[in-house]
Amino acid sequence: MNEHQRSILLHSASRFSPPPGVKLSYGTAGFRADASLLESTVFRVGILAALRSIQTRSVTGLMITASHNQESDNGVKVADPSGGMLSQHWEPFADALTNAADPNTLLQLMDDFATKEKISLEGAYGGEVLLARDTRPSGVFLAEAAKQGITSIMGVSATDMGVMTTPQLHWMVRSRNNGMEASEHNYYDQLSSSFRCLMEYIPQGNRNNIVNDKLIVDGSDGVGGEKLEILKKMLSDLSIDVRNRGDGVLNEGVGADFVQKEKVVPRGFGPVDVGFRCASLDGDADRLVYFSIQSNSNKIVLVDGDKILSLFALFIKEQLNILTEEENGKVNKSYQARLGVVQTAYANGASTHYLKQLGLEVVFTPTGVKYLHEKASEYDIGIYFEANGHGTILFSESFLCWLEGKNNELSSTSKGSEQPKAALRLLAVSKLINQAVGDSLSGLLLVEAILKHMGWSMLIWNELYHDLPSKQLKVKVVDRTAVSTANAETVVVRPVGIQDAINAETAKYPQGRCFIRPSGTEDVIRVYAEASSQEAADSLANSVARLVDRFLGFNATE
Ligand SMILES: CC(=O)N[C@H]1[C@@H](OP(=O)(O)O)O[C@H](CO)[C@@H](O)[C@@H]1O
Ligand SMILES: [Mg+2]
Repeated sequence: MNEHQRSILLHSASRFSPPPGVKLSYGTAGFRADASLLESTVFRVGILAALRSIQTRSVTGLMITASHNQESDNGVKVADPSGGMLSQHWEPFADALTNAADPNTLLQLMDDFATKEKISLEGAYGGEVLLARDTRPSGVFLAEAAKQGITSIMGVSATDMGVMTTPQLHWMVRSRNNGMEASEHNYYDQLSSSFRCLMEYIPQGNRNNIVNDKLIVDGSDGVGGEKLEILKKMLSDLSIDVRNRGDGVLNEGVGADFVQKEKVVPRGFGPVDVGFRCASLDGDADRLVYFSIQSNSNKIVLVDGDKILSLFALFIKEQLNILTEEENGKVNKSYQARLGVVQTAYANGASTHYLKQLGLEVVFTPTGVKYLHEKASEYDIGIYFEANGHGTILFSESFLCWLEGKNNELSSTSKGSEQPKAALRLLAVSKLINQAVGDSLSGLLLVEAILKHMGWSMLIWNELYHDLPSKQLKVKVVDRTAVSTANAETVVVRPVGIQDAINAETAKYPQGRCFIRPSGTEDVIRVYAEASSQEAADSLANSVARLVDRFLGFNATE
């Protein structure tokens, strides 16, 4: 890098020193920590996002959020030009950059990386980074640090989008790089118009048969609630009551993570809401779960990411079947769309069984949306969801191109029949559902549209299959990196012996399934168990947690 660039960087980096003794790692969700520890990290991630913009000659994104974590935490992650997560081969550089002890080490790292990755630091290319944050108060000073980092790279500008949901920022990055308009208004416009299109093609018989049709949404006291308020004004076919819009403490007793893990009624909901369809977003609105409240109790019936996935898969398959149905007595063989479903080991076994029964191809990846997203993108239509409610549907360019053509052809030859409607519905889904990342707002609109299309209440939806009882536990160990896994995290390969012990324990339980893995976001080993009754699932999880403690705990004996 030239002297001018060097002096700019040395000057700005000297104002953001990393806190001593803190080592951070770019995990599945970027960097996360107590907000007070993050200023220098966010500054440096600003530099990284700028370098990525220069290298790819595209717009990149920087999001400041700690999602469902407590309000005092914060975090930072980068959106790649595709709108997806930062390319995995940049993660080690992110780690090295944030942990560099002083400005000179930082510059050396940048020099080495820029040479290796052929990134020009001469300011010739005008890069741009879109910057956004969630509603955490600490986001304000962290966004300043990010701007300083971005603009300390010559030729790169920071465009502050203000408070956004994580998926909105990813959507904007993707849209900008596709040469489309990418304002917040454009986002709402795309979602609401594609939703209206789906409503227009609802089968006649199902139009008015849902009673009590109000949806109540828990906004987790984060950014999602206020954004949904704006969106809902653009929709006439939906009655939505948004609660927890930001008056209470973010994520405290509210939100998708709380509802999914605790399975109890979130704050702001009560007995008067029994019988209504309810949904919960997480703090940065990239997760969505549905639930209903059981009468006379604070328990909920959870409709999780697996069931949202199943609803989407069923609908997409139905539309594809219509499109490829017999035409004039012969099967339409013009295009065999590859439809794939991607899950993780946390998917309830009953959901996997259901999806396979539908004849769908189901594949597994390790935990973390970057893995699911990557796998889903290999299909013409790839649907992925984590059980916790993060997921989306990806459409390949070639399939969309075929669909456009088919739509044009059908609109002249088969007017009024179901086939052109199926093509239009699929095109609308591809515009409604966020192609960059899982998005609770677009996911919610698609769930609502499909329920209306099917003429289903939430009760009917929930009956698609019955979840197997499951239990999740976390165990603190001396060193969680001592555990390594294979086969999409379903088998432990290290430490030797523990998998045999888990197998022996699991075999004692009818329909038993159990796995352990090191968390990518917390310093724990997670245990997941499933069995034919809740008692059995609890007992299996507890036994395996004891095994983890015996092999890896603070008093490990083996
Ligand atoms: C069991 C579970 O819910 N794990 C979550 C959690 O990852 P862990 O690696 O399990 O800590 O946070 C990730 C990021 O939000 C999310 O992708 C993942 O599903
Ligand atoms: Mg989130």
